[in-house]
Amino acid sequence: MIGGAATALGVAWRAAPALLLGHLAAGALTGIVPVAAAWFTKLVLDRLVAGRTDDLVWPALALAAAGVLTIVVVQGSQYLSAELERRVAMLTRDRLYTATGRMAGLARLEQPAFQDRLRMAQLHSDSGPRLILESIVGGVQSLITLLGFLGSLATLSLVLAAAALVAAVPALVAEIQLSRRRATMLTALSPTERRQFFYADLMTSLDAAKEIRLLGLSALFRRRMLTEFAHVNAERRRMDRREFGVQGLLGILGAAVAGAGLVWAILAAGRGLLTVGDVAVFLAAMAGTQASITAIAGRLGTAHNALLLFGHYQEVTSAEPDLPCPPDPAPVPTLSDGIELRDVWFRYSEDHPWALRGINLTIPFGQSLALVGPNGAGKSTLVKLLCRFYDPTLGSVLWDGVDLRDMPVEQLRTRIGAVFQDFMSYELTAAENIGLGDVDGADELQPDTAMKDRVEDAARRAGVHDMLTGLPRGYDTMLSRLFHDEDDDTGVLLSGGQWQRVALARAFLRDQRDLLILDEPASGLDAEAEHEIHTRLAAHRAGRTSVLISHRLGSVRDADRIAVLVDGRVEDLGTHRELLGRDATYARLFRIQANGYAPA
Ligand SMILES: Nc1ncnc2c1ncn2[C@@H]1O[C@H](COP(=O)(O)OP(=O)(O)OP(=O)(O)O)[C@@H](O)[C@H]1O
Repeated sequence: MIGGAATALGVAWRAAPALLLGHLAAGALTGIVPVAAAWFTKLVLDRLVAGRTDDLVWPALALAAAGVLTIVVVQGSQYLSAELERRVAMLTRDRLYTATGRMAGLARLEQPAFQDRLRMAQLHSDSGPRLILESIVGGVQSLITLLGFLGSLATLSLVLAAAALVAAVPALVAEIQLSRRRATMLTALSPTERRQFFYADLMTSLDAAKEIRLLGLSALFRRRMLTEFAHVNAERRRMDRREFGVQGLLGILGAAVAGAGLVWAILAAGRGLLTVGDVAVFLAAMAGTQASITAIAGRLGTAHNALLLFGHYQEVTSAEPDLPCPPDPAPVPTLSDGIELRDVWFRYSEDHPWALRGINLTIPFGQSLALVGPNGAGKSTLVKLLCRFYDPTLGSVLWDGVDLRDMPVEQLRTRIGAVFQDFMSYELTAAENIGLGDVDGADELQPDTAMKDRVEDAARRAGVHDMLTGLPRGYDTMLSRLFHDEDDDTGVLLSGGQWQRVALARAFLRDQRDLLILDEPASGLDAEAEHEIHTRLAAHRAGRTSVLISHRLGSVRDADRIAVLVDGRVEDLGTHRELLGRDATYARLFRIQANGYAPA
């Protein structure tokens, strides 16, 4: 808890130290002014009643100045708070997304519990520090007011000052309990809220629009979303009712103490024990004490709740790397021997079945390996291990004899070019969609001529250059209709096959890499285009180390070696000719496909 508050203060200090100090000072000043105003009011009233009209000027002026000061400080404080919030949000977001960028593997991102934590971290990365800071500043302010008014009350009646203080204890305890329950509730509701957002997104998603309309799924998903929403609402309602009951009771207790004090003060003034000014101070002090105590309890509750939720952000940003790396990793050597999978076993988690079962396979330098086999055989899993998106559960993947686990993963990835089965279509321009294939670290895409030439060359090789130059703005056309520019041009949508060529061009941009991975690179292309692309790819792969996955066996026949994966094992390995001669899975699949093209 204290660590969380220290982190939030630390972030604010890093983001804007002067603003933080200014904000704290403004809070303290705002806390003093009401107490000072009450005492100036007492002076004015007592002197008026005593007929000391000559001594009225400076207390009256001080009273007026206190009013002006309050306005100035409150306004200034609001500005400081807003600016501080903006700067803190910039820093916390930067840290959060730097931390997610550090997660080099995929396993953690696939864990539902981590997704929930990430969602909470995203939701509360801005609001967490803001609420904690507001609570600290507001708490300091209320505490100063409280101490001032308690001191004032004590000068008039020690018993009442003590009663006001004791009446505050249940409020403080209750607020902390309530905030703990609220934070626990929000965390428990996170999976439900995630499902609710999932259904809501689905109903407005462009990708899902066709199926949802054709299959008439809108009503079903709306109902499911509302069911989740109703569950969230019911939990929140239960919490609100509990808060309403507890806070109502505590309010009544506070009002009873204040009422008793009021009766005492009026009776005491009637007996001449208090002056009119004393009564004014007493009334202000009683109201101020109550208000400050309520404010402190509320702030404590808010801070406690915000700290619990901010804990998710802290956990995400301070998480250990998901792929361990030795302290002094060996640099990734330029591939010269090849890559070897040595008795690799892999499952996605302990609850999942084995996806790879004892794979022994080498990809010699400069050779092409094709992976074929039925759906779910483990082909994509194998290439994900080559990119070190996961570490093998048992066994190892060796790059020129060095275990991938002993190398800096970012360096390894710069040596690999890939087109994945589920490649990305970025809502960016055509040039950017291809240029992303070779971005140097955190640099912006280079808009220079050399890069432009490379992008066009890659597009030419992927057979998409003519199509892209024919777009309304050529390579600068947005490949999206979700964003529009100043001229209200909404961009264009490409077909599936055209997107696949753009993805290929993106991979070609980094074709000087040591290893080229092509996972179903032409599955969305028409027959002619597929043939053309595979011919280009075959030429491109010649003499390079590459791994190609394809269900079209005609396109892998040129590979130096073909591995047939079945149920996570290498069932067979050889050239096209060798495998055909063995009359096993490969030959059977090849015949089925060939028969499909044979004249009737
Ligand atoms: N991220 C994941 N989490 C859990 N299981 C997974 C994940 N990805 C794949 N699997 C499982 O691992 C097994 C192998 O899947 P993989 O995608 O490697 O098969 P594949 O041979 O590439 O199949 P396809 O030809 O259909 O692309 C399958 O049983 C699949 O359900």
